[in-house]
This record gives sequence, structure tokens and C-alpha cells, in this order.
Amino acid sequence: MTCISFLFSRRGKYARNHGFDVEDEVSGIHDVKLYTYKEIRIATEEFSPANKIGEGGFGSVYKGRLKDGKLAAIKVLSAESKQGVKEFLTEIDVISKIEHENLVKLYGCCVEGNHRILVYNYLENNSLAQTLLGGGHNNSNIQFDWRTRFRICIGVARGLAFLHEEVRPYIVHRDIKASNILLDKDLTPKISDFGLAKLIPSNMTHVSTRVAGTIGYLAPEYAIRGQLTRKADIYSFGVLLVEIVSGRCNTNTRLPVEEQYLLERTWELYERRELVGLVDTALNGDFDAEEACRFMKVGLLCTQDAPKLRPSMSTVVKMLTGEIEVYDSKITKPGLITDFMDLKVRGPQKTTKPQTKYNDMMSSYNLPSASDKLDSSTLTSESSAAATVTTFTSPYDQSIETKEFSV
Ligand SMILES: Nc1ncnc2c1ncn2[C@@H]1O[C@H](COP(=O)(O)OP(=O)(O)OP(=O)(O)O)[C@@H](O)[C@H]1O
Repeated sequence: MTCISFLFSRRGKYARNHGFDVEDEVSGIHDVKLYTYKEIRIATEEFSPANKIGEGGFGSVYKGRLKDGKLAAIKVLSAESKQGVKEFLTEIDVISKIEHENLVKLYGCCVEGNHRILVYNYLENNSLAQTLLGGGHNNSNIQFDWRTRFRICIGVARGLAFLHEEVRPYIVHRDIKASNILLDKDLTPKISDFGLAKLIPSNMTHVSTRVAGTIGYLAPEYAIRGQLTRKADIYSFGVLLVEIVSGRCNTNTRLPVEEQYLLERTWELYERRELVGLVDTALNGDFDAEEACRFMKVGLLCTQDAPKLRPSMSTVVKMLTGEIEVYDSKITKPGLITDFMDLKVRGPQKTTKPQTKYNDMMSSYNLPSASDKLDSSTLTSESSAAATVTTFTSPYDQSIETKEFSV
């Protein structure tokens, strides 16, 4: 663990000097295998387009076969981004030291000249965003029956409980979402993409940080004040849980207005005691209704407005498996970022219509599905007197940076 703090303090120095001595930094990490660029070129057949399996905020991802015969997913950091170098180091730092059935495994990396490459265990069945939530636009023939979804939800919950409660310093992932849950050949879920993760010493209640994450999964208190605790991941997990049970993305502007925001819809149906109506129709009624409704109630608990009302991940695991009961009396309206936008936008301007700004923002992002990329690069929303400047920046994804607050 000393290795981690050593690494971070050195990183600060390099950052101030406008550069990262990446090779130097990587050599400070002992548990990671270093691949040569030649090995990577051979594994990916010279980065053949036929082997390209994805594109993320980080750069391109290729499938490759390593010298020892193992299949690997090879993430090539695009050359331009400084931000990417930081994330590259974070990712190595965080996952080279931990191992769990529900976390993606890093085999090693390549840092030669300008090349920054991460090498992972190859996972055969893509991400939940591309398969379960792919809306028929995917090549997957996976049948997400109720048992499979049950196992996936519990697997992700266990992976997160491990990060939050079993490693020291504990880790907040910060970007739990459907595209970061990969599935292996047995459909065991693996949490991936640790580029935004934060290591939080146990004597600190939270860290204040620039907000980064994905719209639709962000806990309101984190989006508003930038206060990061494990509860922000738990909120994102709650959103993901409801997505898995319902088979719907958290935001879908193609649906009728009252159904566009999944969490709002979940709360509405919960209040009407009609939660079962939200379960994915693709299951053709073949599911355990008691379990499915319990899962959605846990989703509501995880997304409660007050972070302290959200259960810890180990409690979530027990609620999902039925070891701990989920009491209706504990469930109140979830924290919705739509409400936060109302509040902020209304401010002293009493005439501003509730939700207008948020809806405008969402439609200008044109978010039909969680896996879609943005094409607008920056959108700024300013509420007049409060001098609140919320900048939504997205070179590649739906990331939010909140620059200033006055709540
Ligand atoms: N270990 C892996 N095994 C198989 N496929 C992978 C693996 N890692 C990534 N991929 C594929 O590459 C795609 C891009 O992954 P990456 O983590 O770079 O970006 P992302 O999570 O989709 O988006 P973002 O970086 O914007 O959050 C994934 O959606 C997945 O299809």
C-alpha cells in the first residue's frame, strides 16, 4: 500500500511539471507484467482492424493472442490525451494489486516510447450495455433469463463490496455503469475500467474531487458538491440494478415523456405498487416476481437522496440474496438529478419552469441509450444569481465536470 501513496505523490510532482514520466512511474509498481511493443504488435496482428473489438474514452481495444497462448483484450491509449495518461496510471495502480472473481484481470501493460497499452483478460461476452441494453443492435444471442440476471446483479454487488470493504485503502470506482460491466464466457460479470477510481484512506469520510462519471448514474450529492464517498458508487449500482431487471437504459428519450427516466418511473410504479410492471417484457413473464421486485426496491434504497440512507454494498449483497429483508418503511423517494437541476435552475428566478433545463440538456445530449456516445463537446448551463457554473464536458463520453457550487 505504501507503493500506492508513493506513486501518487510522485505523480503530483510530474503533473506540476507538465508531464508524466510514465515509464518511471510504472517501474514503481511491482505486480505488473511489462510487455514489449513487439509482443503487442504480434498479438494483435499489427493492430489489424479485424481484431478491433471496441473504442472507449481511453482509445481503441483489440483482441489479441499473447505469446503464452492466452487471449487478451488490448487497450491502446490514444496518444493525445494527458488525462488519459493519468487514467492509465490509475488503472494500473488500482487493479494490479487486487484480484476478485467479479473484477476484470489486468495481465500487464506496455510502456515503450510513446506507447501506453493495457493488457487484460479477454472476456467473451462483451458488456451489459452492448448485450442486455443493446436494444437489438448487437450481435449477441445471449438469453438474459431471470437466473442469469440474478447472478449478474449479485456478482457486480460482490465485486463492488470487495472494492469498498475488503481492500485497504478502499476503492471508489466512480464509473459504475452498464458499459463497464463485462461478461465472460459463463456470463460471470466483471467490473472494468478503473481509470477514474479513487483510493480513499479509511480515516477520511470523503474526498472532494472534480466530478467525473456518467450522466444518469451520478449520485446527486456527488454531482452537486463533488463529495466522493462509496455511497456515490452505491447510487450508480442502484441505477444499474434497475436497468438489469427492466432491460432498459436509465434514460431513453424515445419513450413517452413519463417513462424517459428509469429511476423516476421506478419510484412512480413503486408508489402505485405496480413495480412488477417494470420487469423486462423480454422475460415473457418467466421470472420470480418476488425477487424481481425485491431487486428494484434495493435499487431504490441504493439511490436514496441522503447518502446515509443507502445501504453498504455488503448489506446490498445480503438483501439481494434474501439474507436481509428489505423493508418498505425504509424506502423514500430516490435522489434524482432532475430535482437537483430544478432547484439550481429555479434559484431566484421564480419564473423558470421546473425540469426544462434538465430536459433541454438531456435532449441536446440526445441520449437514446446509455452506450451511445456524445457528439457535442461542451454544454454550459448557468443559473444567474447563484453564480453556479456547471459544465458538462464530453470529448468521448457523458462525463460531467462541475466547476463551482453555491448551494
Ligand atoms: N477485457 C475485455 N474483454 C473483452 N472486451 C473488452 C474488454 N475490455 C474492453 N472491451 C471492449 O472494448 C469496449 C471499450 O472498452 P473501454 O473500457 O475502453 O470503454 P467503455 O467503457 O466502453 O467506454 P468509456 O471509456 O467511455 O467508459 C468495451 O465496451 C468492450 O466491448
